[in-house]
Amino acid sequence: MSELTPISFFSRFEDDILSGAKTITLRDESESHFKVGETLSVSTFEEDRWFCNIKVLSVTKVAFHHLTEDHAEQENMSLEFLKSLIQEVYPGVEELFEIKFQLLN
Ligand SMILES: CC(=O)Nc1ccn([C@H]2C[C@H](O)[C@@H](CO)O2)c(=O)n1
Repeated sequence: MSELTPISFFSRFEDDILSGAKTITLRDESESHFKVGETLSVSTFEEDRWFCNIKVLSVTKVAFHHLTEDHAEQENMSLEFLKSLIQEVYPGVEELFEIKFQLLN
């Protein structure tokens, strides 16, 4: 049996992912290796607790200064909050990767 590729999310986003409210994540280059069609095993960052699998729909490069309300809507947060969150998680990083995903189970 093949192992699924792992990805983690902060546990505060678990409910949004499971409800389908959050359908993208923005990551830095170190997490840009995911392939379209690949199934990812999703765990919480804090506890490494599995909570769902997701399928990668697209991986698209996006500059921090090109983030829009459309990205924020798909993250289920305001653009202002999204930008401050990214600056907190990835200080000084301009090149981001939008990973669009579909909840599987
Ligand atoms: C280890 C690590 O970096 N984990 C991350 C990074 C990002 N996210 C979320 C936060 C925002 O919703 C988007 C944009 O960065 O992705 C995360 O849950 N865990």
